Amino acid sequence: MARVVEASAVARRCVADITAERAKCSFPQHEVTAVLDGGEDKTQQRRKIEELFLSDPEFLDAVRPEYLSHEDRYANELRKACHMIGKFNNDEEIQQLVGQMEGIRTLMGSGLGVALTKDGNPLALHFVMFLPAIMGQGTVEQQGEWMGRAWTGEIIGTYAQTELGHGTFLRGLETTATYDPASQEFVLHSPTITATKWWPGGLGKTASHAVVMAQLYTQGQCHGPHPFIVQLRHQDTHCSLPGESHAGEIGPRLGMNTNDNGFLRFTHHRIPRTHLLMKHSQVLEDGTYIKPHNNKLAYGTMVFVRVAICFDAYRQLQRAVTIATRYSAVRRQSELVPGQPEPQILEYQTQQYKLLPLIATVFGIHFSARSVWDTYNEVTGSMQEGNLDRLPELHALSCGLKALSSSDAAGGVETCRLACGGHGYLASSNLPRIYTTTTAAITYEGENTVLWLQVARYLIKSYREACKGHTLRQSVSYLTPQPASSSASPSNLSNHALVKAFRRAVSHLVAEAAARLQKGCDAGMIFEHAWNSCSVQLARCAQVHTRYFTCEKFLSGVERAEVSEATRGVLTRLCRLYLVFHITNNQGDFLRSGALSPQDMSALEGELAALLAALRPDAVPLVDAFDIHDRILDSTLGCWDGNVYHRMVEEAEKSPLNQKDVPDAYHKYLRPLMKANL
Ligand SMILES: CCCCCCCC/C=C\CCCCCCCCCCCCCC(=O)SCCNC(=O)CCNC(=O)[C@H](O)C(C)(C)COP(=O)(O)OP(=O)(O)OC[C@H]1O[C@@H](n2cnc3c(N)ncnc32)[C@H](O)[C@@H]1OP(=O)(O)O
Ligand SMILES: Cc1cc2nc3c(=O)[nH]c(=O)nc-3n(C[C@H](O)[C@H](O)[C@H](O)COP(=O)(O)OP(=O)(O)OC[C@H]3O[C@@H](n4cnc5c(N)ncnc54)[C@H](O)[C@@H]3O)c2cc1C
Repeated sequence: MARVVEASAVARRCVADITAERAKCSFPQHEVTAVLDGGEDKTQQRRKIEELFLSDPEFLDAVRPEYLSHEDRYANELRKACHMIGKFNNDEEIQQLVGQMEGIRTLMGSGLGVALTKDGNPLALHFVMFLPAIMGQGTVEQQGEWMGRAWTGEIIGTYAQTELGHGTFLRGLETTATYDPASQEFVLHSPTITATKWWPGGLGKTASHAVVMAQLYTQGQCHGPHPFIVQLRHQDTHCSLPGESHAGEIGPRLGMNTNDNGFLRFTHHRIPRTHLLMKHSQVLEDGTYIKPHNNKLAYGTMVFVRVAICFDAYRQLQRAVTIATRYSAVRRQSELVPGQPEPQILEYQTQQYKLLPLIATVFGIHFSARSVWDTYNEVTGSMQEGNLDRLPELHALSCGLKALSSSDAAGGVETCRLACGGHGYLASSNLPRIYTTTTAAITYEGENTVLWLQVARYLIKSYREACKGHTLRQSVSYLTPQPASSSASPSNLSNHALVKAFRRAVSHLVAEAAARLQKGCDAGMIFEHAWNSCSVQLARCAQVHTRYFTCEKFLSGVERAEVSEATRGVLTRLCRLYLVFHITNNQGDFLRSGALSPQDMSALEGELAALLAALRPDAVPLVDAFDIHDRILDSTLGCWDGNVYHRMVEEAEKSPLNQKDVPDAYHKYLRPLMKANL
């Protein structure tokens, strides 16, 4: 009895701590929620959808996925993913709320979708890549043939590009698709073991079809990687098609273990000519090849997914920082002043330094991902009318923001885990799963270093254009030839001045890299070797340029937001923290270019401390404004009510090992050892 009283006293204290945090809120939270959702009506709509799904008992898990076998985990997540589609297809209210076609994809990729299927959704690739590939790469007739069946789930697809031997280097793919005019078929073949497709999500056991990227051969000539629709499994039995193609699952991964990532080999597998997705390039019946306007159009699906990944990174970081911030308000540890009660760990400045910049990062990714999404729609819209001028800019923007948001989010989630001390290492905190999911995005859809170098390529090209006096595209228009170094101008440290300092720092970095590159070439190196010899510096240029982009979008997003002065106040403080945090962390870039002086840096470091203190009271209210349902957080440490310790103990009691006092393994293994010498 005494223990129960003591336990509920602890619960009361935790609840009181978090309640007191909420009383400190300096802004109307619903306004911040609406900014993030895109309007108050969208907030209401999202909440309604969440209610409709979360109240459905089919989405409950009988036990934590960690306790299930590999096969049972897959089956459980597949069950929920299929139920999600079934519910969408059969419920008009949900369809109206989510929005017909785009809806199910957005639903699958939303915080809700990600939370319902916990460790990877076996149908994710179907919605995120297979359908967009048909839409973006197929002719109207091809869309007519496959889209309807794919939307309803009659066929399930994946995107099979990466091979055992090549992921990054697309031109190095080995799978061949050779046109046979006699039968009007393509023959797909994996000539070596390294040509085996390896990694595609859902390919293991779920997908009946795939968009396969293969080297197109016709009339004896290779035309590079092209997308083909390939049926992998029998429509009725779901068995692999005998002999010609062989698919399977690649085994356990660091995370996302219910995505059934798979392998696939072809042995002279025949498909009709019309299964080449022919929107951009065609093969006629006689084998004549019609070239696309731009041979990178075949890579279009990846551009879309890179933008989508930014939104996923934003959501994963939101979840992690909500968990860590709420926990930091409830957790008390050590003594700030000897003899005084243990403070909430959120009182420690170092803890604030871990968490508050991450809360700001959520907004930074949000505003910049929205901007890139708008650019994506504008550019793809004008591409429909044959204008491909802005494709390189879109490619650079999407590569840069995918790399920045995935690395910020993965690093941020790990910081949140560390911020929760030992308890952050528990599966029940949900931080390990959020981490393994988020860190995967650094690798997939273009490994980040490789993407940074794509951005650098665009920056150097643009810089060279600027040196010739040409006008540049908007996102790089600030790149101008720089004086070697000049002293900083008298300090104006307003937000706009800091964004301008970023521009100057990047211009300087790019100018230096371009000069070093040129020096290598002048010394007789071929361009590619000179490039490789500067590539650490080039990747750095890309990172700082993309950071500048997020700073600029964050600031303009806050200035444009239709909110009260109180909300603008807190958002402006967050934006300021984001700017000051990244500048003080990368002082060399600003000092070297003369964009800021050492005195400016001291002033900004002082301001950083003041910003942490000013934002500290709003920490819990800000993460509350992310408005993430407890079921979506799925964390013993991050629940709304702050009742952390009870939940942890309750979860531990559920461990299968705790269902018997003495486990069978004791009798089998431990007892013989312990009694061996008796
Ligand atoms: C308001 C809010 C609404 C938001 C709604 C959003 C929708 C959200 C919906 C759902 C959200 C769900 C989110 C869930 C996400 C997570 C789910 C899990 C998904 C997991 C998916 C993983 C899938 C994969 O990994 S698929 C495989 C991906 N593979 C790669 O990315 C390979 C990387 N390699 C490459 O891209 C290329 O090889 C390269 C770029 C490295 C080089 O290519 P190359 O060698 O062929 O190039 P070249 O050297 O010949 O030429 C370079 C030249 O080409 C230009 N280029 C290259 N690529 C492109 C391109 N894509 N587009 C345009 N131009 C391109 C390049 O710039 C060079 O140009 P130059 O002019 O400089 O020569
Ligand atoms: C969870 C997950 C899901 C995936 N899902 C899919 C899917 O659905 N469909 C699909 O087709 N693929 C998928 N992939 C594969 C993924 O797209 C590739 O792994 C990714 O593109 C990286 O390619 P790689 O594995 O060949 O790495 P590598 O290119 O071998 O990279 C290894 C190292 O070499 C470096 N490197 C390589 N090339 C260069 C270069 N040019 N310059 C400088 N450094 C370089 C990289 O930076 C990296 O450090 C998935 C991967 C993962 C992890």
